[in-house]
Formats: sequence, C-alpha cells, structure tokens
Amino acid sequence: MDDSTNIIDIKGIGEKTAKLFGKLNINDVGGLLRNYPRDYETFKEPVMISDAPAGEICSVRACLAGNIAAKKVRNLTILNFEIRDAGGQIFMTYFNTSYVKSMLKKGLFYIFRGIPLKKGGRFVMEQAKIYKPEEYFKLTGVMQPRYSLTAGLTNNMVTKAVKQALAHYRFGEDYLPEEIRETQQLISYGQAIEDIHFPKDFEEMLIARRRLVFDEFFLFLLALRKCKEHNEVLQNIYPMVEVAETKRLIEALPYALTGAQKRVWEEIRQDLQGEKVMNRLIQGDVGSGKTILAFLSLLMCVSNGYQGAMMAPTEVLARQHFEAASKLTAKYKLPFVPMLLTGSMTAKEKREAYEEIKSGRANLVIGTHALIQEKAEYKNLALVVTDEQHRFGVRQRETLAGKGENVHVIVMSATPIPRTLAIILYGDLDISIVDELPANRLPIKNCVVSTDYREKAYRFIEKEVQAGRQVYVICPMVEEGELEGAENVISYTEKLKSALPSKIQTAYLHGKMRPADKNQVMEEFAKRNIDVLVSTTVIEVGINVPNATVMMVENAERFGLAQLHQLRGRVGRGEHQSYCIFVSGSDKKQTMERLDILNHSNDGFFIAGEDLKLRGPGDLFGIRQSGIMNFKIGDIYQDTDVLKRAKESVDALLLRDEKLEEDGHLPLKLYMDEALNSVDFRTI
Ligand SMILES: Nc1ncnc2c1ncn2[C@@H]1O[C@H](COP(=O)(O)OP(=O)(O)OP(=O)(O)O)[C@@H](O)[C@H]1O
Repeated sequence: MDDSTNIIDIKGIGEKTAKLFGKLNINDVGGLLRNYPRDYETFKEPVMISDAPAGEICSVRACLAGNIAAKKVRNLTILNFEIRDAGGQIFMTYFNTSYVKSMLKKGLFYIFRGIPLKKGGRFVMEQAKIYKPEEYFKLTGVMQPRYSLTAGLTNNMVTKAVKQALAHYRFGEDYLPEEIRETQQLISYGQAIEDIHFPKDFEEMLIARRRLVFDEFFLFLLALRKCKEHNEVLQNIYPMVEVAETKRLIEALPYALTGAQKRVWEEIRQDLQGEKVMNRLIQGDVGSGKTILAFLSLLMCVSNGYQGAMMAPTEVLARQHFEAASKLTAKYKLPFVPMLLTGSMTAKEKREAYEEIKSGRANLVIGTHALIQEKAEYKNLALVVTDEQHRFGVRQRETLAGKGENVHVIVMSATPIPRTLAIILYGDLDISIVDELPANRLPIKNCVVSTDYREKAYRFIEKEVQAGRQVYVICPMVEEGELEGAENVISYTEKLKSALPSKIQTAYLHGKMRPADKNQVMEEFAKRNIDVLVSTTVIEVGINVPNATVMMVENAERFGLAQLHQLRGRVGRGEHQSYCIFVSGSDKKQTMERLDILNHSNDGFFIAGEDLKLRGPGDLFGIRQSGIMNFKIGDIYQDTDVLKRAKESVDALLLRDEKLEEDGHLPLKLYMDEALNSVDFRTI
C-alpha cells in the first residue's frame, strides 16, 4: 500500500464511505495519511463534580437525578435535567438531541464529558458527550486524534481507516537528505506520520509535528527558489504607459488615497512601465484599502488595451469584487467590461463567458481559481491580481503561461506577518506594504467576555440592528460534534433566533453549503435583507460590508490572534463606530491574557508580533492554527523557528548542490518533481 492506493482499497471502506472521504478531498491513502488530526482528545479519569474545573473540558461520573424536562422554543427542542454524584450536581442542557432521553436510565452511572460553566451561581453543562463507563475507560490514557469531519463520517471511522492504512503502508526511502535530518534532529518521515496520528503522549506528537512542519516549509521554500529563478528571466512584453483613466478615477473617489496607498500605487505604476515582469506582493492590514489599488492596476492594464484578471479565494468574494468593479465602471464610466467566471456557473454560462473572454470583449475577468484552471482562453492577458491563498508557484505559473505569456502578477495579502517572515515566505516577490488605515476610520471597540455575557451581547446586537446596522457572529464549527465543546453555526443560529425579536432577520453561512446558497446569503446580507449573519470563518477573507458594525466571535480561545484580527477586520470598514465581542469558553489566565492583546490594539502587525512572543514551542492551539497561506500543518506564527531552520537548510543544500545531482539528493529531486506536477501545491 502506498500514497496512490485508492481509499476504497482500505479494509472496511465501501463506496458510500469513500464518497464521504471524497467530500474532504481524501481519495487515496496519501491524502488520508496527510489529513492530519486537527486536535487531540485526552480522556482523563473522571473527577468528582465538586472538583470539576469551570471552563475546561472534563469528565464526571454521575447518574440522573430526577426527570428529563423537555420544552419547545420555535423549532428548537431543549432538554434540561440534573445529574448527581456524591460531591454535588450539574444542570444539563441539550438542544435538538433526542437520543439523550432514550439513553439515560435512572439509577445507572454514566460518564458525562463537556465544559462545566458557572451560570447564575450553579454549574451547567451544554451538549455534553455521554458514555457508558465501560466504553469510556477504553479511551483513557492515550491521545485520541480528532479529525475534520463531514456529515455521516464519524471520527471513529476516520481513526479506523488511518489505523488500517498504517498497518499496510510501505514507506519508501526518506526524501529528506540524511545530513539535514541529522543537523535539524528530525525523525524519519514514516515515524512522523505514524506518531502524528497516534502519539503516545504530547511530547511524541510535538516531535512528529516538527518533522512534518519542517517538510512543508522546506518543500515550499525549495519550490519558491525555483519560482524566483523562473521569474527573474521574464521580460515585460506588455509595456504600459500612464493613462488618464487612473488619474480621473483617483480624483473621483469619495475619499483621498492614504499616503501608503499612493506610495504603493507609484511602485505598481513603475513596474508596469518597466523592463521586467511585475511580481509584487501588496501586504496590508485588513481594511487598509488594498482592493482599490488592484482596480487601479487593472484599469491601467485595460486602458493600455490588454486584458486583466482578478482571482479571489471564494466565490462569495469573487462576486463581491465583480459587483464592486461593475459599480465603479458604471459610476465613473470606466473602460472595464467585467466578466464573472466561477466554478458554480452552468455550462452554458461558462461557454458564453469563454467566448467573451477569448474575443477580448471582456477585458476584466473576475473569479475563483477557476479562471486560470478552466478552459478559458484569453486574447491578451497581461495582469493577474490574486491573493495569498492562490499565489502562483511553479505549477500555477505554467497554467498561467497557457493563458498569457509573461503575465504581470500582484498577490494581495492581509496577513500581517512581520517583515522578516515576509521576506522568507514571499522570496519570489517584491514587497509593498500598505501600513496605514484610512483617516476616517474609528478604532474598533473590543471586549473579551465569558459565556455569561451572552444575554447582554444579544441585547446590544438588538440595539445595533434597530439602529440600522448589521452583525456577524462567528462559530468554529458548522455542525454539532465536529469539535468537542465548541459552538456550531447551525444550532447556534436556532438559539440566537429564539433570543432575538422575530423581526430581526438571522441567517447562517458556512463553507459546506452549495456555492449558490452561499452567494445568495451574502447577497441578501449585502442588500441588508439579513441583519445578523452567523458564520464559520469562511467570511474571514476580504468580505466588505461597511454597514456591519458588530463582530461577535464564539470560542475565541480556539483561534490564533492573527485570525481573530482578520475576523475583526470584517467590521470597522465604514464611518459607523464598530464593536468586537470575543466570547471565551475558557477563563484560563493565559487565554484571557492572550485575548487581551486584541483589546489594546487594532494594528495587525503589532498583534502578529505579540502573538509570536506569547507562543512557546510547546504552546499548541490545536494542531494547526491559521488557514493562512494554505499550509496543511505549519503555522507561520507558531512555527517561526522551524520556518527559519527550513530556510537555512534550503540555502545550504542549494549552495552545495544546486541541481540536486548528488546521489543522496536524488530521492528529494524525484519527490520535488513529482510533487510539483501532481499535488495541487496552491502555495507552491
Ligand atoms: N483611502 C481610503 N479612505 C477611506 N476609505 C477607503 C480608503 N481606501 C479604501 N477605503 C474603503 O475602505 C473599505 C475597505 O477597503 P478594502 O476592501 O480595499 O480593504 P482591504 O485592504 O482589501 O481589506 P481586506 O484585506 O479586509 O479585504 C472599502 O469600503 C473601501 O471603499
């Protein structure tokens, strides 16, 4: 059994389960083994109720004390009952969880596992997991992996599949050269894969994780070097001249460009008129005004008679950019002919779009990754604006080259990474920083609260909506059960509807919805037909609704500061005062201290720096923290030291053997060639 073995060839996996794995983009054994746990659960010995730590996951051994009361609120069935042990009692609450009633028998002991919270002077637990004692004690003593799931696929099914795969997997020769493994004190790839799924303890998991994070950064940086060599020789075959349209647009805007925007715009103009192809990163804090710079660049391109394209990581954002470009075109009579191209369009719509693009009539193509992958052909594509999720690497460049020779590229990034990291991670690009927020911005007012505060928060939300504003509420999970003790969008939306007046329109959005449904919800929100949008972090990147002034983040302790800052950046984008409420499910001192940084700063670069300082090597907020830059397991904030060591190793390796021709480097060369041609290395 090896990476290419089809998932259905694993014992115990049939057609139906293989389809469920397919939903998680896991189709072969390689994908299954590289689908790293998102977290681990350690099932500790149950404690007495009187010793249960408030705000932290724990297990208690108790029995039903009295009857299970059920009440219906709109389409929500709420169960309430009490459990007792010799040391005290806890009041239990379940939402839409019918099995509980049939499961619990009076007089029998069960293990209840969840997060006890103090509410109104008594201990409460919501949605606790229930185990029979004999089941529970089988799980204690080892770290149980927790995987990302999808409806119908349980954690148990994934765990069993990984166990089966490992039992029959044949690891080939380790592609990482021996001298690097020794210098960096890294375990073998095979050992790392085994231990990342089933570590005997936290220490062993960290050692395994370090090898896998090193590999991810090492391969990324090695490929980056290939990009840099590739880019350096590209001549500018689309010379451009200054055009009146851009000057006219800048003067017509309802605001003056900030000094930083003016500086970056000058750098872009120089590039587009220069000898070499532009490969430029525009890095700026959330809400700093990067999008208008993209439009100005595309306007210069189009006004010089060429075509431009703008890629977004999600359909929702692509539509937002398309609407914005269409509005700008109509309002300021610009020479854009915008065309939207996304994966969820019908075949007929795509055919028509391809025709418009190929003929050159559509001179501004906006879409998701589809616009460089699908069959779209361009007449004279000269500039692509993309984002850090899709930045071009060796493979994407080849795809892109098929769309247009020596295309100018702008990568937009809202990731406030310190310059030292940016130089490493964007080594193939020139870097422009938009380090200034528009003058009219009111600093966002923040507060970090416990779950007790929810009722007050809902009253505040009600007041803001009555004043004509809109609200985001973020939950880490889509549906019940994905992550122990975390809020999920679907049941939270029901709870919120019952807590707010019925005239307030509340809806939810998450990444597993059909694209058409997601677009519909975002359009309704942008048109103010939805007042409160409950979402997962899928809205994190780029969504711009200036009328939204409240961002409430549930389980804030489960997010990195950089990600919380990105989420906060979805508000404070207009002239109204905005607010951010971080609800922490844990009142641990360290958690509150970390979240408190957000209370004292709205500057993404400062926050990222503080986040780095706060995190020690063993300080793991879940196996990987931020979806930033699409790394599967590496986190550029918590693994900065590994990133720097990977960079040193790449530099030393290429200094000694630039073409990887030495015998000991052949497995790496083969792996790199294969990886760059087969795996969709979005960031490579
Ligand atoms: N110089 C400026 N003065 C005032 N408002 C501005 C300025 N530049 C942009 N804006 C407005 O600020 C809002 C945010 O701008 P934009 O969406 O470009 O930010 P961004 O940097 O792309 O943020 P994100 O990274 O979150 O997408 C928009 O409504 C835009 O019209």
